[in-house]
Formats: sequence, C-alpha cells, structure tokens
Amino acid sequence: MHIAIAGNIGSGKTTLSGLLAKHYGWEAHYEEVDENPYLADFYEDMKRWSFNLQVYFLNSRFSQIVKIRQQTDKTVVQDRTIYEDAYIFATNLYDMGLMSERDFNNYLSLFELMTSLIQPPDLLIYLRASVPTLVRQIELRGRPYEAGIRLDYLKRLNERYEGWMMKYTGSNLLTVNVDDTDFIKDPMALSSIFDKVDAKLHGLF
Ligand SMILES: Nc1ncnc2c1ncn2[C@@H]1O[C@H](COP(=O)(O)OP(=O)(O)OP(=O)(O)O)[C@@H](O)[C@H]1O
Repeated sequence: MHIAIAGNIGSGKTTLSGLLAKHYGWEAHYEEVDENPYLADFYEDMKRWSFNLQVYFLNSRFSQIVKIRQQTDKTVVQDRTIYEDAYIFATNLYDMGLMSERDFNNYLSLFELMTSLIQPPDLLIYLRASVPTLVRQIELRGRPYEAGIRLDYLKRLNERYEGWMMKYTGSNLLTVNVDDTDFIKDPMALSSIFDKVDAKLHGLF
C-alpha cells in the first residue's frame, strides 16, 4: 500500500512520515535533501536552476513510486508526491516567470507521460499550515539555503496547495491542520491523527 504526505515547505511531512512508520511498522521513503545536486543553487538563483531542479525531482519521485509499487508486501509512506512537484512547485515557478514557457511545456509533457504509468497513493494526508507556522518550522530546522525563502513564495505555494486540494479526487484524503495540532509535542494530538488514519485505512480493506 502507498500512503503519501503532502504539504508546503516546513509543514512537517518528514516528521509525520517517521512517526507513522514507527507506529504502523511502515517503511518511510524520504526525499534525499543532502544528495540533491541543485537545491542550494536553486535557492540562490531560481530562474537559472528551476528546470534542472524540477526534472531532478520528477525523476526521483517517479523512481520512488516505481519502487513502492514493486514492494507489494509492504506499506510505504512517502513524504511529498509527484503531483505537488508539478501542480504546486513547477506551475508556481512558471507563473512567477521563473521558468520559461518552453521549459514548462517540456516538463509537463514528461510529467503527463510519467503519471499515465502510475497510480495515485491509496491514502493522501495533507498537512495544512499557515505561513507563520511554516516560517517557524523552517527556522527551527535551520537549513542554510532555506534561510532566504520569501514569505510571498510560501504564500503562493499555500494558495496552490489549497486549490489543488479542493479539486483532489485521486484517493482517500485526510487533512491535518498543523496550526492547531502539535503532533510533535502533544501525544494526544498524535494519537488523534492515528485514529483518523485508522478510520481511513479501514475503508481501504
Ligand atoms: N518540486 C520542487 N520544487 C522546488 N522545491 C522543492 C520541490 N520539492 C521539494 N522542494 C524543496 O526541497 C527542500 C527539501 O524538501 P523536504 O521534503 O526535506 O522538506 P519540506 O518540503 O520542507 O518538508 P517537511 O518540512 O514538511 O518535512 C525544501 O526546501 C523543499 O521546498
């Protein structure tokens, strides 16, 4: 089974993936941030590196999904989906004039080919967080290249997330409001997430 966690930068996907994996005995597949050859350059100069970074993420996310679907005996939790790369990040870069039209069209045609070959996750957990919460969590983890992320960039991404979620029909969807659910510090909040996940999973069998 394939469980995926969606959410803006700093919404807590990696942390929740780890907590779910521990609780349910699932395997967590993370984005390898330290191995990403473009991310730091991208944050320095988005226009120059946007296409390179998006193609890198597309490839990495597609490879993850192929592996997940091959491991039929396991449940895997993935932090961030291929759909967010395209519908949230790449589209936003194009809209901001940080990716050219021909690069964006080229990217989208590759994305459409790839997604025609895969299935959406069996359960999608969306972590909804306001910009102040995102900023606080990004500052807490202190990745140097994320220090310059602008508020309007986070705000635009959040708007895209909300639009995407309103139309999402791909699979079972569970939304967690991160602003009022501190699943890191509050065991009751975490256990309430587990209850909701249980209820969703129940419907899948
Ligand atoms: N398609 C993409 N386009 C641009 N930046 C991306 C894309 N996918 C991921 N990133 C960036 O890569 C970095 C690493 O992502 P990572 O999953 O570690 O953290 P995150 O998105 O901040 O998640 P969380 O804090 O919820 O675990 C972040 O700065 C994120 O915004």
